[in-house]
Amino acid sequence: MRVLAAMSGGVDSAVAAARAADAGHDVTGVHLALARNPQTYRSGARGCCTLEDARDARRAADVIGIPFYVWDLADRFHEDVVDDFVAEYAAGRTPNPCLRCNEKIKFAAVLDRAVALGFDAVVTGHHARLGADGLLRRSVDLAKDQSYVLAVLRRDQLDRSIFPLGDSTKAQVRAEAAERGLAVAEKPDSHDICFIADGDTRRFLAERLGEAPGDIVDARTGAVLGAHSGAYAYTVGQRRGLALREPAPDGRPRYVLSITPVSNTVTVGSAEMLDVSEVAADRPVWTGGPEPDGPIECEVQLRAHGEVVPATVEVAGGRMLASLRRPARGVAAGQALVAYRPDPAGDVVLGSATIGTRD
Ligand SMILES: Nc1ncnc2c1ncn2[C@@H]1O[C@H](COP(=O)(O)OP(=O)(O)OP(=O)(O)O)[C@@H](O)[C@H]1O
Repeated sequence: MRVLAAMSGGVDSAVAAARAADAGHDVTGVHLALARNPQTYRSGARGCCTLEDARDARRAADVIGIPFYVWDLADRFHEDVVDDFVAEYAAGRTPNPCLRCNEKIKFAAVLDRAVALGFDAVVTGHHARLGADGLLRRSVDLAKDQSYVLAVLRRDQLDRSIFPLGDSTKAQVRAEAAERGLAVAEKPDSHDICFIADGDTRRFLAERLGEAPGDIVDARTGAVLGAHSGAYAYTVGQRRGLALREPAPDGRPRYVLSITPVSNTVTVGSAEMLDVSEVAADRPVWTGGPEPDGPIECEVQLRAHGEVVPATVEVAGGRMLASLRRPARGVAAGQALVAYRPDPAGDVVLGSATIGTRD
């Protein structure tokens, strides 16, 4: 097959491209320039999208012996991922930009362009398994598993994707990179959000959304317990940094329960009030077989690296509904609800949907 390997400049995508070439594919490497000004993105070796990353990707392509290009998708990335990230926070939700980037950039804009150029598939260094059965499964390296952020992909997107790393641990990938003479073998993993240079999400949002003072209100009594300077700075489940003026009426710690943009309030309550047993999610995508026509038993994950909870899941009326067998805490609108079928050969992604409603 003619395949396009998305090369971030990191170790995973370098090994993924090399394995695709070993498997006999005709591989072309592409680095995506996602920053309008690459100098402002993470510097050093911590994330993607710096000029250094583009250079690392090019060097890896040279070692593997494949052609290499840089595609400038900065404007698309800003519109579809960065602007959406800011808008989602402004609307009181907690988005996952990696998931959005997979849905709109890597397996949409990039894949579309690749197909238009005559490529059959896109290869990435994501840690997930996608075998001949077409099912997306967790990586063998559960600590690195990225099936959660890939669960938004539709069948047609998965059918044109190749994830060569799913059967390897990160340690094996690094060792292989060293054996192959790839200079990125010891490059540190990327962390946090690639477009927030210093990792300070609050500051990033404050610069774009400005100050918007409002009340912090107790859910049970309605008492105003404090003030905030922008509701976007809070996340469901958050306890620290609330700086309440008044102690809660019962003297117990308070957690963020919800953010209401219309009234610009942050509502807080006790820990038990964070417990959720029913989760409704929009825009369902089902790829783990035919969409079920009734409730099914499976497991759900409600945030990246979050715990897995047994649940009954149903897709009805354009939504996915999950009844959890035990309550989950800190379920935030904007995150993905991902349904998995437990399987000894790697838990299978059944489907996903976005928690909470879009106004
Ligand atoms: N700027 C980019 N250009 C091309 N491909 C990219 C870029 N950023 C990410 N990717 C692709 O998406 C995959 C997952 O991205 P993620 O940011 O999670 O990388 P990672 O796990 O740190 O992997 P890597 O070690 O390859 O950077 C990468 O392995 C790569 O295939």
